[in-house]
Amino acid sequence: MQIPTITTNNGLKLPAIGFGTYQLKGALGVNAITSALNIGYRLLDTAFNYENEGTVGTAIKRSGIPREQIIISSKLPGRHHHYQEALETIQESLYRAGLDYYDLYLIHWPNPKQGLYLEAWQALITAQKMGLIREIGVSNFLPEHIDHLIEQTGITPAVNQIELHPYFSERQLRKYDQQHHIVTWAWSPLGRANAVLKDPIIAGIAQDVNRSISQVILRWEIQIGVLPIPKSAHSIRQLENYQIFDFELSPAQVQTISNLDRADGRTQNQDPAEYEEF
Ligand SMILES: NC(=O)C1=CN([C@@H]2O[C@H](COP(=O)(O)OP(=O)(O)OC[C@H]3O[C@@H](n4cnc5c(N)ncnc54)[C@H](OP(=O)(O)O)[C@@H]3O)[C@@H](O)[C@H]2O)C=CC1
Ligand SMILES: O=C(O)C(=O)[C@@H](O)[C@H](O)C(=O)CO
Repeated sequence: MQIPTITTNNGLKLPAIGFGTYQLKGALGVNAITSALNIGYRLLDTAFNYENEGTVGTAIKRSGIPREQIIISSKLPGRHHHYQEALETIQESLYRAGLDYYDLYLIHWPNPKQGLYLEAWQALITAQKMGLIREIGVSNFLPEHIDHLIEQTGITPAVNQIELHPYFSERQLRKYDQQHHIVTWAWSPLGRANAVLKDPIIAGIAQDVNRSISQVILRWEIQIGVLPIPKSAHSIRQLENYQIFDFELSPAQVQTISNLDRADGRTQNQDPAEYEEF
């Protein structure tokens, strides 16, 4: 199946859907990620804090797919935002995965109270110049955080990976990202399998288009212009989540799902203005 691509502000082509790897570790994790690659996923999302960069690197090697055909993204944890520590952490991330470079490296959380994300960004800029990472981005950043990075360095993140699903659709932040040519990625795009997977309104649409609820949710994300990175340990669900490019939702169906947005819709109450992760 031909998957559409999205091009970043620096010219990197990303497949329109990626594969999340949080909690996929060890031999079972290698099998799950290899399965996703065999199905066709060519964008893998990991993080230093997931403690599975080695699992990701092993799955890539086992798959036999040429490295340059896969986009691999990892993330810098909050406890290593200091410049020198950040550079060492990126190198450690590469050693763990057995890779020479990451296609993307993101600051995982801004941690505004800690107040070191600009220093972390300067380290990412250096790592990019060193050829350790092709593009640099952020995760869980609010407009004020991104404005600060741009004002201080003149460099705009390629992507902003944020929580996004029908109960939390982040209209304002998406608009900001779009205005700044930043690609929005949706984390927990299936709400981490919470009540959204049983939502009666989405179930009705799924019945109308003869697809599963998960497929309708992921398709809605594609149509509102974001790049979802669903995780599944199971091949059958990986395939289901990937098969969303041969049908379309009507504008009215898209709007109906967008209307499910709620103020308390976050999966885990992690507001980046307050929440800090190390
Ligand atoms: N930047 C950040 O701060 C964050 C980034 N992430 C990234 O986003 C990725 C995806 O988010 P995640 O939190 O994992 O949650 P998802 O929204 O991707 O949901 C994953 C859950 O949904 C289940 N599932 C997957 N597909 C289906 C399906 N078709 N039908 C029914 N159930 C299904 C999975 O179960 P099973 O595995 O058993 O199939 C799992 O329990 C992460 O893996 C990680 O890479 C996530 C959180 C925060
Ligand atoms: O998974 C991630 O990328 C995170 O940042 C975590 O906060 C994750 O959302 C989590 O559930 C930690 O308990």
